[in-house]
Amino acid sequence: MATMTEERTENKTLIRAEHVNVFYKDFQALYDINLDILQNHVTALIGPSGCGKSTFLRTLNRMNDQVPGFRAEGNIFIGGENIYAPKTDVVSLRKNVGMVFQRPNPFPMSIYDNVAYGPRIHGVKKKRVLDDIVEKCLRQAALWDEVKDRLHTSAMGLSGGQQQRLVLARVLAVEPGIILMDEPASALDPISTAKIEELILELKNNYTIVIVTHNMQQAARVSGHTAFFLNGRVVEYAETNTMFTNPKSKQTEDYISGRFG
Ligand SMILES: Nc1ncnc2c1ncn2[C@@H]1O[C@H](COP(=O)(O)OP(=O)(O)OP(=O)(O)O)[C@@H](O)[C@H]1O
Repeated sequence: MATMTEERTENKTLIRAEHVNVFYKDFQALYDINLDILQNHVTALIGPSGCGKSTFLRTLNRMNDQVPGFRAEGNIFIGGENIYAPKTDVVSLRKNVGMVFQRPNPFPMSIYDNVAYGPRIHGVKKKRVLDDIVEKCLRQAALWDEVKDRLHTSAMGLSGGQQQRLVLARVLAVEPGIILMDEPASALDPISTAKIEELILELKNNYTIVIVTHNMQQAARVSGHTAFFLNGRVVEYAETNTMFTNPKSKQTEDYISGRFG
């Protein structure tokens, strides 16, 4: 499983989806998805509502396992390990593959405790060590200066944009190699959105990021590669610049130029 300590290698595949089909009971949500996602890279998933972007994202840390009727076929390899193999430890998978959702979901506890939550679960007890983790992660999430004087107040008192950065700090605190983001800025104002985008660009030096977005400009600003999903299939997967300037498929062109979706 990939960790932050692995050497950075340009254009190395970290996540490989092979012939992935996903079903919710009788409904097939994904058809034969084959994607290689690069390490230390931002990959955007775009496409109209209901085309399967979130479903695919959630297969990458098995978030859909608990959904009644969910079934996945095919293989997803992360760092060479098949995450759907019976021996996979789902808890350690989710530690390595963190997730940020559309709506900020801080826990109803202090700012400090939100960030310390994961490390505590994984056995870190010493206050000094926790203090260091909390500061480091809040700094990485560009939130430290705004909250350093009120670490022990409720996270629920933060603005939406601050809450989303806190959630990111909470994810970073367990040292994932991969961060999945499902429309992380769509509930935020433009300034908070810009902060999240800046963070994504900084974080890609040390993390592999997969982001679902409805915002074409956002995909263009933050991602190196983009996959265009339509009706449960990947229609096109290419370098973002290439896809946005010279899409191969007419369907991609229609979508990115706003003709549908
Ligand atoms: N828990 C579920 N049970 C049954 N069907 C589901 C479930 N989750 C998603 N689906 C269906 O799977 C298809 C893909 O949904 P998904 O949420 O992955 O699409 P999406 O591209 O992320 O959409 P959006 O952009 O609106 O979030 C849709 O038809 C949706 O109705």
